[in-house]
Amino acid sequence: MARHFMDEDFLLGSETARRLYHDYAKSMPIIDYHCHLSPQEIWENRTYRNLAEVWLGGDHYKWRAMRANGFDERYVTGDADGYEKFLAYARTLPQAIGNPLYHWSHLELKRYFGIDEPLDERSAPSIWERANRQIQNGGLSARELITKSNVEVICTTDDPADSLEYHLKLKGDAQFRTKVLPSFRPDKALELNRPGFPDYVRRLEQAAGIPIRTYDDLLAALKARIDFFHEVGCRVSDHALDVVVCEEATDAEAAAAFAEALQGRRVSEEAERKYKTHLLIFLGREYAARGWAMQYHMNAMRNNNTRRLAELGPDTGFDSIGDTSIARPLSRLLDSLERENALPKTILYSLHPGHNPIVASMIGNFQGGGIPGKIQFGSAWWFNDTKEGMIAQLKTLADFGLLGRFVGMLTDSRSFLSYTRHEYFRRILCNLIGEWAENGEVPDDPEMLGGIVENISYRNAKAYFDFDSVR
Ligand SMILES: O=C(O)[C@@H](O)[C@H](O)[C@H](O)C(=O)CO
Repeated sequence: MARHFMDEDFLLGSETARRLYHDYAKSMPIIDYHCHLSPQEIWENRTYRNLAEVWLGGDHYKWRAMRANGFDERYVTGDADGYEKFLAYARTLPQAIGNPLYHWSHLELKRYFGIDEPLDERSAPSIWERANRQIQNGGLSARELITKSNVEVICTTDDPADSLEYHLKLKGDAQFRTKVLPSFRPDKALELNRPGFPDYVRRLEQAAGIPIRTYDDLLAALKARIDFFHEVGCRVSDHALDVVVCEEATDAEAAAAFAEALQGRRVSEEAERKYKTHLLIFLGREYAARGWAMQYHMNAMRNNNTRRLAELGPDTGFDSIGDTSIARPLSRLLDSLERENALPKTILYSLHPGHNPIVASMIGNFQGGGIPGKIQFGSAWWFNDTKEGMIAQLKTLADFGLLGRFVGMLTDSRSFLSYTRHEYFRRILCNLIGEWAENGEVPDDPEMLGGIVENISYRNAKAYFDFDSVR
């Protein structure tokens, strides 16, 4: 007989799995060490007029699905009203069975609105009315959603030139117990051939209060911003290495490339590789010196639809998986820092699922420093953040390394409702380990297995990122 749709034992196929989830994983707080939430919206405690605003306002995963279902852009990011957009999504969701959106969306309706029935065109009017009544009655502001989700730490994604104004305001707000910390994401300082690079340098110069005329000035400005971010509570950096490069460079070669780019001139591909390598090594050293973790997000192929990029800008659902090779340049890049004993704690993600064995085997080359799980194979990212993608990442990590030392899940989201992704991950994790126990592949030892589940859900991240050192 079919199970009830997404009941309390959803995804938990054995008694061991159910015990591991309900008795160990479920109650663990959330440490969301990579996301794209707005610190301003958290500070201002944003409220919403309706379900469309909180659900469809910035979620390019849902936008892609609606486009694939044939809806015109006005119903996605355009000027259709909230209900029209919600109805478009309600008509799309049934077509998305098997896609994580189907489970995420229904988990969000369950956990935040107490709505259990499947969303489709038939149930849309009633769900719209019930959810909005709750939104209007209060209790679902940005901070209330975070608190309701038992989130202990949020790491937003921030540019070195950002003022961190709202992180500073939140730092002083003793009423709000969740730590909202910046992450240092210097992509714009690395992408010297991107349009607008000289203007960006001017922005960075203003933020750092250091005139930037030379490459050395740039390094001084970035160092000053790293110090500032650290004071505000930053303990993790993040890089989008859409193409991983490593080409040894002298100081003079990096400086020459920077000088050219500062004048608005494109530099050669070789000069770009050298500049990026030199700067990434500088940054890695600075992160290591401060005990930060460093994240490399590799192989995204962004902004494929240039017409839509011109209309809507980046991060609007027109990215996909890249297939550039990473093994050799990544090995050389990490080794460049390791040679100086300056490799920081590092989390590696590749968007290409075929790279799972490469990443999971790579991390074993650079472990050490007395830090358990110093180098991590990051949680299944973006297009891999699916049930099968998460299982593949967990299994490959277990095949090649220490699953028990994994720092676990992150939302990587722009929506305050996305904390149910941690529940989704924890259910999948408990089901996998439960399956191993049921098959006799691991001892049916609730204390041991439960401890591993709690560690992956929370305790490993708490120890790894050391956010407790932030006051
Ligand atoms: O950090 C990234 O580069 C990606 O996570 C990117 O922001 C993407 O839009 C995303 O949010 C995937 O979940």
